[in-house]
Amino acid sequence: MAVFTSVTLDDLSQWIKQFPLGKALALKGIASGIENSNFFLTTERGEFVLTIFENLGFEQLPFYVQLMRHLAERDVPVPAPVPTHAGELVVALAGKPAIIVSKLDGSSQMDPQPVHCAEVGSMLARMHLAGRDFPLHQPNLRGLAWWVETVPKVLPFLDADKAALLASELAFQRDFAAGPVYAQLAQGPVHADLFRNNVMFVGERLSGCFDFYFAGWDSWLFDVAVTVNDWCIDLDSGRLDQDRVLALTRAYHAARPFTAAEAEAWQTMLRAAALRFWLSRLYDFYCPREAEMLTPHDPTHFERVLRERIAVPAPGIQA
Ligand SMILES: Nc1ncnc2c1ncn2[C@@H]1O[C@H](COP(=O)(O)OP(=O)(O)OP(=O)(O)O)[C@@H](O)[C@H]1O
Ligand SMILES: N[C@@H](CCO)C(=O)O
Repeated sequence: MAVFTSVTLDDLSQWIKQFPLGKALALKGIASGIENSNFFLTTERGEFVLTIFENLGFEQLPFYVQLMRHLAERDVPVPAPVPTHAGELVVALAGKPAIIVSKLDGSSQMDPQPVHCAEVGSMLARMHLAGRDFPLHQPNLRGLAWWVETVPKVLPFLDADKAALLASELAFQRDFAAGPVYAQLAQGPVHADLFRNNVMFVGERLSGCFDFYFAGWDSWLFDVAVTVNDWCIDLDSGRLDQDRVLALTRAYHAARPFTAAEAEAWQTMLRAAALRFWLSRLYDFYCPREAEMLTPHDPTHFERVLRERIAVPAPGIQA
């Protein structure tokens, strides 16, 4: 359970007055997530989610929170941040930045079928298009620059075989990112963490997606690759399921057609997306933070995914 910062209903009684939400009636820590402290918050005005940010500073938050607001205003189903009476979206709680957002209906679909993948692909394309006029700019903080900085920190913990794979994949991705195909990829604000546990469904209808705290500017294709690497795989082997890949990428393409450069970069982007999460999981595993309770994600899962993407070409995407 990710509650790094303890907060009680009593602690909120004064604090909540700055929001137009009435009294806080109930507060319950949420038993998932590894980055932030999350709570379901019931007030006189309804159900909300309170997030206390453990690793992001006040200066970084406007990008995420304004992006959620921007997308919500354009009918992308994401949690809408609740402003205070003074119009602030981010305020201090227990000395850390905190935010209240609307609670989404539904629950995660942890056994997705092609129909769910199509919903995700379509929503992701609409999210990318809706982000085109978003005025704030922040790089993907878990992008290439972070990989370059972080790989040396985890290499000493790895056996020779894993270390060689990590180092060679980083070199491969650096080369690709410096080349002409990468330069042609469309960029914009991307979610960058659109896993099964960050999307809600009511039946087969996607009701919303959340957890924008890894969002940043990156290629749209990277976002598609991150999403496919979670939604369209067999979790035991890391292998792609062709029907789900096609459902997701065709639905995306129908809303925002892929370009020739994207079709060419596809296999490499799937590897980049696997590398990104193998590396962050290695980092969280070997360099953990203090927490009340913490369930680290398994790094070897994304090592398997990366080896699979290197060994077996994915179903292609067409421009
Ligand atoms: N707006 C929302 N509406 C409904 N439930 C939500 C909302 N935001 C978060 N949740 C619930 O809280 C849980 C944890 O949230 P979230 O995934 O954002 O946490 P995190 O610590 O940032 O996680 P992660 O490990 O994915 O980075 C989610 O799995 C979901 O059940
Ligand atoms: N989705 C990430 C966790 C951070 O949100 C992972 O599975 O490693």
